[in-house]
Amino acid sequence: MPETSEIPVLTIDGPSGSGKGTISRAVAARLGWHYLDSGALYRAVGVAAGWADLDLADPAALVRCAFDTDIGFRADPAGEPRVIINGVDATDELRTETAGAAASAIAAIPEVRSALRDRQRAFRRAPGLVADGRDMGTVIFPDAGHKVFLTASADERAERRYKQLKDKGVSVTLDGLLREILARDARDAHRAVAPLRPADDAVRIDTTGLGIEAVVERVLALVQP
Ligand SMILES: Nc1ncnc2c1ncn2[C@@H]1O[C@H](COP(=O)(O)OP(=O)(O)O)[C@@H](O)[C@H]1O
Ligand SMILES: Nc1ccn([C@H]2C[C@H](O)[C@@H](COP(=O)(O)OP(=O)(O)O)O2)c(=O)n1
Repeated sequence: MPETSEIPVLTIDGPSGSGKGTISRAVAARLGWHYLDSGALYRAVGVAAGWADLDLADPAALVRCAFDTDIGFRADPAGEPRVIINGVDATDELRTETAGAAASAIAAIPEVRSALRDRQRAFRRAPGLVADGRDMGTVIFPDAGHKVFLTASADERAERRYKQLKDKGVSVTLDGLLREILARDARDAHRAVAPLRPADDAVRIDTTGLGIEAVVERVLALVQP
C-alpha cells in the first residue's frame, strides 16, 4: 500500500460553468483514477440544512449539519453519478442554482470548510485522484503533483449552464443565470477563507471557445506528457 502522500492527485479548480465536473470526470475515467466532486459536498450540506429548516445565518447549526450529514456517491445503471443524502437520492435537487447559491453561502463559513476537510482528503486513494472544486490546489491538496485552473468568459459559462439546465427540463433565463454566476463568482472569490483563486503552481486553461475533448486532451497531456 502506498503512503497517502505518494498517491497522485490532479486538482481542477475554477468558477461555475468552467467545465470542472465534465473535464474531471472524463480525465478520471481515462486515467482510471477516483473522482472527488467537492462542490457536491457543499451543496449537500446546503440541501440538508434546507431539509432541516436550519437558519443559514446560524454557523453552529451548519457546522453540526456538515459533520452529521451522510453523503454518498454512486453511479446509476447508465453510469451517471448520483448523490445520496441521508439515504435519499438528491441528485436533481443538488444541481439547481438554488442549491448552488446555498452552497456558496455556507462555504464562506470557515468552520464548515474545516468540517468537510478530512472527508475530502479521504478521497485520496490509489491509484490516484482527480479533485474538482475551488480550493483543491490551494488548501485541500496543496501537495498535488498536477494543478489546473479552468476559466471561460462569464457569458460562455452562463450559456453552458443554460443549455445544461434546459436539457434537463429546468426553466431558467440566460440573463438570470448570468447574474447568478457573477454573484457566485464574486462571493467565492472574495470570501476571507479559501477564496477561489489559482494555486501559484496551477496551469491555467481558458476554455472559452475550446471544445470538451480539446480541454480533456490538454489536461491529460499535463499528467501523462
Ligand atoms: N469546453 C467546453 N465547451 C463547451 N461546453 C462545455 C465545456 N466544458 C463543459 N461544458 C458544458 O458546460 C456545462 C457546465 O459544465 P460543468 O462541468 O458542470 O462545469 P462546472 O463543474 O465548472 O460548474 C456542461 O453542460 C458541460 O457539458
Ligand atoms: N471546493 C469547493 C467547492 C465548492 N465550493 C462552494 C462554492 C460554489 O459556488 C458552491 C457549489 O460548487 P460547485 O462546484 O458544485 O458549483 P459549480 O458546478 O461550479 O457551479 O460550493 C467551495 O467553496 N469550495
